[in-house]
Amino acid sequence: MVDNSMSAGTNGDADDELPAPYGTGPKNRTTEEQHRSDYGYSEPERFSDGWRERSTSLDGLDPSPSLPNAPRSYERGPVPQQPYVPKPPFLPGPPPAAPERGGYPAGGQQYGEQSYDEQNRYGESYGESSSDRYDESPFAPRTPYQEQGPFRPSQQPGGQPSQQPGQQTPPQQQGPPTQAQQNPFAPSRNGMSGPSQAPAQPPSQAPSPSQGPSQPPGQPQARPSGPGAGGPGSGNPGPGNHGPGGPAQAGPAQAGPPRPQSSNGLGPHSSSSNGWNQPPSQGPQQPGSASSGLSSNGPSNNGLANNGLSNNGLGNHGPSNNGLGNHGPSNNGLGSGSGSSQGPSSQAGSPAGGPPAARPPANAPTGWSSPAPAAGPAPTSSNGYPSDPSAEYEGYSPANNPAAQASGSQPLGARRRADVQQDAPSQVPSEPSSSHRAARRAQPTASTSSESAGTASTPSTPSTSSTLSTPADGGKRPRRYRIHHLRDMKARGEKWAMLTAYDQYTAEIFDEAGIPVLLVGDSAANNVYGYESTLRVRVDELIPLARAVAGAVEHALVVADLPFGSYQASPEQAFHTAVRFMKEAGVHAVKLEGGRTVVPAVEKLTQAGIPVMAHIGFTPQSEHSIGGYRVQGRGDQAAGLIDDAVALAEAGAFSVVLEMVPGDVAAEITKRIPVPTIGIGAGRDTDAQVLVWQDMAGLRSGPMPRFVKQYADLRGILTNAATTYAAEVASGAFPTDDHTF
Ligand SMILES: Nc1nc(=O)c2c([nH]1)NC[C@@H]1CN(c3ccc(C(=O)N[C@@H](CCC(=O)O)C(=O)O)cc3)CN21
Ligand SMILES: CC(C)C(=O)C(=O)O
Ligand SMILES: [Mg+2]
Repeated sequence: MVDNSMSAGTNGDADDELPAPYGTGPKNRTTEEQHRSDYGYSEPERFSDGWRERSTSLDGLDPSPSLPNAPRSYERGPVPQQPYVPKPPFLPGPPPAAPERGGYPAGGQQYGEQSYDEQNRYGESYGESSSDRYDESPFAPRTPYQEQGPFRPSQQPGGQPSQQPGQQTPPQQQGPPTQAQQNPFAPSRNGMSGPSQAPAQPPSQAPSPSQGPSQPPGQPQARPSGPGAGGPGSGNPGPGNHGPGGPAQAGPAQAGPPRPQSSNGLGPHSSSSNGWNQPPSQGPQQPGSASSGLSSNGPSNNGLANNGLSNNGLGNHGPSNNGLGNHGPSNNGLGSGSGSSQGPSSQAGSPAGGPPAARPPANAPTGWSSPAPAAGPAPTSSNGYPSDPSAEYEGYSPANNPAAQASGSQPLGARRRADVQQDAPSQVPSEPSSSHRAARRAQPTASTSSESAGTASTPSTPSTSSTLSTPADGGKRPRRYRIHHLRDMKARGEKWAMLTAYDQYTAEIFDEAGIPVLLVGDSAANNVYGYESTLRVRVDELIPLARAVAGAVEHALVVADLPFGSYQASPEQAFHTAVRFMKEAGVHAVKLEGGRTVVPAVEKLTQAGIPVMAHIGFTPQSEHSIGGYRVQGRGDQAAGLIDDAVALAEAGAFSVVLEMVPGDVAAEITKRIPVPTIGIGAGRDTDAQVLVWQDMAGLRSGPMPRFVKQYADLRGILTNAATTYAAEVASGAFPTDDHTF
């Protein structure tokens, strides 16, 4: 009953919900008790024993990464370390409760800041610890060190610069006006993608079996890790892994080995992927290439017209990808190659594939380097929430805060729609699921891609997949995924996939593809802003992204990561930050890292009606205290990790992310807690899987963590598109009369 989260017990079908009300209200949100009962740890006994025999008792150190010295056993007791004093629900923190008033402004402090002292301010002082270990920072700017973090840009040639963070959206140019008619971007395009079908395949399949194997030797093979990673990974195992993976990867996935549930796509997970990029360099070579066809191209290929869209990449990519030329379906990425393709693709990894030339190396993918600090420093306060406690922890806040503005005025979603409408030609054909959305998309996107594509006709990229493909959920998705749907899926043994999303279009695409949960991760730090570490991203930088994602989806449950320093100080600080994400961005839930130490915060949020996704195992925000990017929960740490998971579930977390946790430990946790476990490098037995989308789709270059599987080669596609476009402009092949008014 009450607990809306669990929503009325129904099964969640799409329509099981009531119209949504008027507002808000924490409608009887969950109460702790309920949670507990709901979660029904029916089998109490289970908890007792430790991981494989061991009992929960403490013996030693605390496995919890986030809690280095905490006592290892949870025993349901309050968490040590934080001075959290249980208080009546909804009351502000220990401190004087200020008037809550809707706004937090004044109250800023109220939320407990006080509680933290200066010392704590910056959250747990993870000490200096590793300061030095750069090597371990995957995102670090690639310096001379060879090592590249997994996420570092690879040096390889291939990498084109391609997208910088902001880029995605860029293209607006298209003449807005004109298009209208034909509406270039109109749905069709989307749909256009003729390739559609191909795409349809959700990732998983795509890869043809072959591939795996196929990978040519030289190829990058999966994970680059070895090498690159090295740096970071260093400690890690890195290397090893892949090996197999490489190959396996793709191919494998589908191929023969039935990985368990394909559904997640992950299935195969490990293996393969990784490596892809790495070798980008090779990319060029297109082994498999065939597919692509691109090659051909020269300018000619432009073919744009065709757009091929198709390509997703993987497989072909190389030139081919460009797709254009081929367009057709052929490539569709994955599929295309399907079989064969992959092989190539992988390598392809390298972007370019095709036109080598193009790829200038550069690449550093994204701005890894130092991103502008700025990134918009939105001043914290600005958000209108002056006193925002989180501000203190986040450091500066410069002045202007764009974000604030944005957020401020318009209601979520409103802005975008309005814009769209304006620009958007009325005619956008409707799409099945979201017409208005289609309209929106048509426009902008279109332009974007279209351009490259050249012809009006098809803009490839965009919608491709979406439209065509069958949603991962087979079309049965609920109108809106709620946390109870996730629990129901766990109960039914249905695995699901989560992806990160940081912008409108990807959010739309993933939503249409049937991804039930989208995470606006703090990984935006290295995947959007170009920081070398997730520690750098601020609340004011993440909120605008979260707003874009939340406003773009119709079905997905949108979760936002609470950035480092924005919740560790106290439950009140966590509450304040979470509320900002919900009010200013419209997300449906928040995620925070940590084990038992954050139990008080989880309880606080849950009691306030804010769904919380927990995250344990390797927690990037604790990178320095953990000592690098490494697997957590091995050996003696397993028991503590299990205790963390149990404690978090009991505190009300609606799901728990398990990052880089041994597969058997993740399987155990999955059995022990009633809420869904979402793995990333945690094996195939978790209830769900999550990947950073740029890793999954091959947008970024550089070594990848072992747990990544690449399902497309967007980097190669964009590289080819940009290269071809530039070549045509240079040669005069574009624009033609068709593009002239
Ligand atoms: N693009 C991207 N993908 C991610 O998965 C990701 C981000 N960014 N940013 C935030 C965190 C950081 N994550 C990371 C970063 C590096 C490794 C890594 O270096 N893994 C190595 C070593 C593993 C080990 O020590 O066993 C690997 O080979 O997997 C893993 C996860 C996961 N998250
Ligand atoms: C990797 C996922 C779980 C995450 O936390 C992020 O993307 O920030
Ligand atoms: Mg994160």
